[in-house]
Amino acid sequence: MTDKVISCRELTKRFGDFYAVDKITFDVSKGEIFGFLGANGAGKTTAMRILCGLSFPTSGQATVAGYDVYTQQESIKKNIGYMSQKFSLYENLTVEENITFFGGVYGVPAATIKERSRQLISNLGLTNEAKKLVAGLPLGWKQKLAFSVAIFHEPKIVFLDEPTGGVDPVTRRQFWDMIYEAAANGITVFVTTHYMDEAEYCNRVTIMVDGKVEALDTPGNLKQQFNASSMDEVFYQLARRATRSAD
Ligand SMILES: Nc1ncnc2c1ncn2[C@@H]1O[C@H](COP(=O)(O)OP(=O)(O)OP(=O)(O)O)[C@@H](O)[C@H]1O
Repeated sequence: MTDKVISCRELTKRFGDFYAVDKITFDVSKGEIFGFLGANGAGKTTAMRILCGLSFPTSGQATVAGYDVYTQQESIKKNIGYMSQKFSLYENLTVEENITFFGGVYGVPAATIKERSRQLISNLGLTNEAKKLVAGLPLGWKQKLAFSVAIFHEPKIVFLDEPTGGVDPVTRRQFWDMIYEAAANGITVFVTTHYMDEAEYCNRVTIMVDGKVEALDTPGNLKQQFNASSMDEVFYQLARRATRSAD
């Protein structure tokens, strides 16, 4: 039996009479790379916030790392990592200071931070930049560092909200090598993206339309199901049915 690390049943979030997330149901297995796609306003961020223990659902059930999203939000937060395009690192701290700060926030002991921080900086090829402000790093390097920081405390799951926005396909591919490595080490990856090359890299992909899960399968099966040659085509076929967009 597979080890389910995220489990949702009819999970719903309503704002007034508007269903931002409408009865979504799925499971994610340990070490899986699970892509979460949808047009702007489809409900991805709202669902992700619930799964990260940052917001309560209106109805339905979900557990993350075995903890309940209604009653065990603090335990969820301790067992996950999170990286978003909008907020990830402090630009006015150095590379080293960011690692030390976030390691501390996530409860990693100081001695471990010191040891692993040196190793990480060397693995990332940032030894010469260790004492430089993050603000001066190219975007692709900031993203790699932000991802490394998000998994520094070895969480069970890492949530990535459009982690590679604004960089070219080659830099995205390098970022995905890091995702594969984390998944191979047993970390489950839950990722939202607007890039269809990235959708192809996921083990399974969910496509949300107007708050609902409209498709969920491997990229290969989805292409077959929709008689499409690329995930771009699959996405287009589904997303054009959407009636709402972001405000
Ligand atoms: N606090 C809120 N109050 C009212 N409506 C909200 C609230 N938060 C989100 N929404 C609405 O819920 C819908 C889903 O938003 P959400 O941000 O989850 O979509 P998304 O799929 O993440 O889109 P994007 O790709 O643009 O980030 C949107 O129509 C949004 O306006």
